[in-house]
Amino acid sequence: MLNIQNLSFGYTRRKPIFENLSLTLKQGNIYGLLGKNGAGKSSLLRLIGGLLFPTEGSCQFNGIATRTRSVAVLQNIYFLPEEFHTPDISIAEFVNINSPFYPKFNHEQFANYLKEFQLSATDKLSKLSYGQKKKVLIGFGLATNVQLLILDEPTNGLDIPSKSQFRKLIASSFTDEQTIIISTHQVRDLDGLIDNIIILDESTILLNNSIEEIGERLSFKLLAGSDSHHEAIYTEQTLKGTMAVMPNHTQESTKVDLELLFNAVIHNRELLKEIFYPKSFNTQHA
Ligand SMILES: Nc1ncnc2c1ncn2[C@@H]1O[C@H](COP(=O)(O)OP(=O)(O)OP(=O)(O)O)[C@@H](O)[C@H]1O
Repeated sequence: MLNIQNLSFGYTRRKPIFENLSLTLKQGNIYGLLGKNGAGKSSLLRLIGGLLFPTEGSCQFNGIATRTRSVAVLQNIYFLPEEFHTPDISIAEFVNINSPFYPKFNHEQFANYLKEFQLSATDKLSKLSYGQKKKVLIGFGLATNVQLLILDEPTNGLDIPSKSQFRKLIASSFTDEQTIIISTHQVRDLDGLIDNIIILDESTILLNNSIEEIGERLSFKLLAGSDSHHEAIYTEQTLKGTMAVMPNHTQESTKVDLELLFNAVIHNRELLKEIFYPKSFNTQHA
């Protein structure tokens, strides 16, 4: 559904952020986009949403370049930016003005989200807290029923109960016709929600794999005193002991720890590439 091919982009000519980046997002998946500060996550999401234009290459949604900002594209994409401005109007007025742009907008669904978030349609947006405004925009986004939801740091600013509410709402409203891409630093907020991980570092996609594939190739465990560390791709000392990411030679099933995975990929790029993309590694290094 979304196809990025050989995309290059930079805010200035002298400092490119992406060069020749390629990425495909498939329908029916929820992607978690991870990367360090300044890695380019928000820029990539803005390119996907047609808010920034590639200097080279293309970003196509259902075969149409998002930079064209055509109706067919815009009515099927909802973008929640990390920073946003809300006008000085009520939630009901906001919905009346913006919902006509989305043909599949469901008013009843939105009313249920408001109830869930304990907000009222008569509330003025300007009088809400940052977290409450964000809840309105998340609820609005889900009620649009668009094919592609782009959420930039959606749980940032939400309190603890709202983070689990967020996961619950996404899980219950998500359909197989949709794709969601969520960028975050709060990986624990996405636990159990995302089914694919994209790791972006130094303008490159280091990993784009399903949680299932990651679990098949890597195991995540607390090492016992007698366990050898020599095979570990990455280790981290915790209060419980040494947590390790190891190659999964024995097809054992362990829970993918997103924070450990991220650190392992960043610290051991070449080895991870060899584990996940052995063919391209061998060709590149032949
Ligand atoms: N409007 C802009 N003009 C010029 N440079 C920018 C602009 N926005 C971002 N950048 C630069 O582009 C790079 C990528 O920024 P971006 O915001 O996409 O990263 P990010 O991964 O979302 O970071 P964070 O996790 O801190 O939000 C950074 O080096 C940043 O300084």
